[in-house]
Amino acid sequence: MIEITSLSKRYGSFTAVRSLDLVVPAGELFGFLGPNGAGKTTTMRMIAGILQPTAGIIRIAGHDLRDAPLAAKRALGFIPDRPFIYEKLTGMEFLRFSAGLYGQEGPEVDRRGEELLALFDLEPWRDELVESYSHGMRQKLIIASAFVHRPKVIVVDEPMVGLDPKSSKILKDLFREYTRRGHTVMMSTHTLEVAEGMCDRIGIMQRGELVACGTMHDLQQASGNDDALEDIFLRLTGDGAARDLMEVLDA
Ligand SMILES: Nc1ncnc2c1ncn2[C@@H]1O[C@H](COP(=O)(O)OP(=O)(O)OP(=O)(O)O)[C@@H](O)[C@H]1O
Repeated sequence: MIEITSLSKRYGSFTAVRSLDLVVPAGELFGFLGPNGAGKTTTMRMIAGILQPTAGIIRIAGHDLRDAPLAAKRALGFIPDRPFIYEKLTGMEFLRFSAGLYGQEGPEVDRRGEELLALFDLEPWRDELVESYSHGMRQKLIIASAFVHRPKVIVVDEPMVGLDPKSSKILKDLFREYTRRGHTVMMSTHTLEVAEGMCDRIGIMQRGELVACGTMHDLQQASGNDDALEDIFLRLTGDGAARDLMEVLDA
């Protein structure tokens, strides 16, 4: 479970996230949407504990990130949009390293590492240096590394980018199975079909605020008709771009 209360982030005089309240319960796959610059990554980096909030409270699996940062971070797997990865480790070494950051090591970690590498078809590459991996293979290794310490909560920024269709299907199934077991996934995406097809609830950020939040059915009811998510999203976040473009072209 993720509990966010009155969370704000200012960069100088600019407010990137404004007094955000949000609860993502155990067992839920939550889709976090919003146009470029809406504040999604800023929010997720604060949840992951790598960016200090200006104000507000974040609890992960019941642990307050400020008062009990180690317990909160231990409960969390974070998959950033631009991950750092050690080039000079092999795939398996990177997974062992990631588990080690959470104080885990030994045969159990190796067994889970092997399972995760197999799941993403990386087994033949387990002993190859990461520097020889393709973009998609790195992405898959990063995803595997977020699961290796068995977190209760996964926060993932744009997970599908760069994955081939088979790998994105595996990832979708993994998230579904993971939430079915009572864990929590918060996932940002620009792919509205992914959000509509996969997520239990969807939140839409706009200029640092949550302008809509609920099931697809809730969002449709709030919008007053059976619109697709794309129509709801564009209405909430401003759909004047095409009109503006026509004006530019006419000019
Ligand atoms: N370090 C920083 N210093 C100043 N402003 C920042 C910083 N990081 C982000 N911002 C600003 O905060 C706002 C929110 O950015 P953020 O990266 O959270 O958006 P996002 O919703 O993840 O966007 P995208 O979909 O493009 O990834 C943007 O206006 C961005 O320019």
